Amino acid sequence: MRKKEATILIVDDDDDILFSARISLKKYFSKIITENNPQHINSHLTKNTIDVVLLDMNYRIGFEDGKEGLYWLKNIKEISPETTILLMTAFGSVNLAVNAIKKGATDFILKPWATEKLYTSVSAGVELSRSKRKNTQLKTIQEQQDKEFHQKTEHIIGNSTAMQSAMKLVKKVAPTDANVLILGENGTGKYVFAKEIHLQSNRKNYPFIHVDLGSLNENLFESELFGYVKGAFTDAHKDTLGRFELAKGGTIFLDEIGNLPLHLQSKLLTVIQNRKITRLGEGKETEIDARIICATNAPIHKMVEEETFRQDLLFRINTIELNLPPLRERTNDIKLLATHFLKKLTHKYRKKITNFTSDALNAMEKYHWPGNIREIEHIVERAVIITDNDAIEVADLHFSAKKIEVNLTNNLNLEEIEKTLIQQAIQKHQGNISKAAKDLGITRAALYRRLEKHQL
Ligand SMILES: Nc1ncnc2c1ncn2[C@@H]1O[C@H](COP(=O)(O)OP(=O)(O)OP(=O)(O)O)[C@@H](O)[C@H]1O
Repeated sequence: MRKKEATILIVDDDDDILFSARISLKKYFSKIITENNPQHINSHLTKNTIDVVLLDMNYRIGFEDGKEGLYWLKNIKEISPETTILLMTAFGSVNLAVNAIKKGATDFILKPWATEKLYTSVSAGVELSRSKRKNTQLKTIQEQQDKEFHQKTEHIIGNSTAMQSAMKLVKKVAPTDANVLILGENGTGKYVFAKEIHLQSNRKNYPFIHVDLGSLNENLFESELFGYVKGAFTDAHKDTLGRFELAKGGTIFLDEIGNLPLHLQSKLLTVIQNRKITRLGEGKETEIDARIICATNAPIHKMVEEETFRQDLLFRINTIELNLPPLRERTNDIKLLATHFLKKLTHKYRKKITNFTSDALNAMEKYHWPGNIREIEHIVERAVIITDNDAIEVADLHFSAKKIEVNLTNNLNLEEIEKTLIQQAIQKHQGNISKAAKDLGITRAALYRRLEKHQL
């Protein structure tokens, strides 16, 4: 029989009892710790993830009312609420058992025990502590993501035709389980829309789990997405659920999918096709019950043509495609968004700013917003903080990127046009020389030569 990966702590002042419990349990569980001094319990709890504590009720001769046991029971519950506590005593009484269970013990074992009964109780205790841990892990992640979401937005703002049709599409797709791919530049609201689809779906009472695929390297990819069992690798100190399992019943949002290297794309494809995952270090497969929403700011269709993104994976994830246009293509929304953020941020910073001047609004409508909605929020935030006026003026708006336009009617100087185009390409790709060179249709070396020539 394979030993169960679990840590059991046995606390009793009688060394014979400790010895006999260790012998009974060590063939079933991977780690048994015995302790004859209850004062050392806390140190064991902080050094190990203990699944079950077998706790004696009485420690000092002449004190056999179980009070010490109850004291330590309370102490363990406080330090490690997910640990299952099984009380043992040779002086078992129904009253004491009831009292201990009321205070959080799971079961009561009378000494001397039958090995089988001991094994059954400890084994059930291990399962119980695992499921408690799983719930705590899930709750923590969910609370953190909900907090992030509330910090991010209250609701979706936008009157433009593009936003209205995006919202209509969300309404239609949300109740289905169809996979959705959200495309859009940085800061266009891909996360906000993914969450909105979840909130309008029948899965809304279950978790919404966000995964930034762009930040996962090869090793983390499997452990984060599929989870692992204790001992699967050096740092695997306890069983940990992967994001797919955490999203059970709900939605998993795979962000930045365009950044996934080809070999990891294949792994993801297998999982999406089979709808099963295998935790690292575990033999058996687990079914996935999560709706999949993906997003990227990468030109995914072009990447398929260039064979840097698998076409079969794209077909799996883009049953429905939602395109979020950049802010510069829906200028109608600029004023609305700016006013929305102004209201939110004046409240946050307790300032009395009522509006934007018409020049400030015009400047915002003319600006090309490379960072989209996130940028508008940052610019308004900065303006709210620095201004001393009642209305935000152009001077308070700190636009980070200047739009460079090639004006062919006024300027037919080839050198100047080349310089401007290079500046534009570099700006578009936020300083990424390889991407800028590719866009301009020249090699990196050729671009560097031109940068030198134009002293850029
Ligand atoms: N329609 C909207 N109404 C109000 N706020 C929005 C809207 N869309 C986005 N935002 C806000 O803009 C910011 C950026 O949105 P979000 O994180 O969803 O963008 P993204 O496309 O996922 O960005 P990235 O690609 O950089 O991850 C957030 O603070 C979000 O709350």
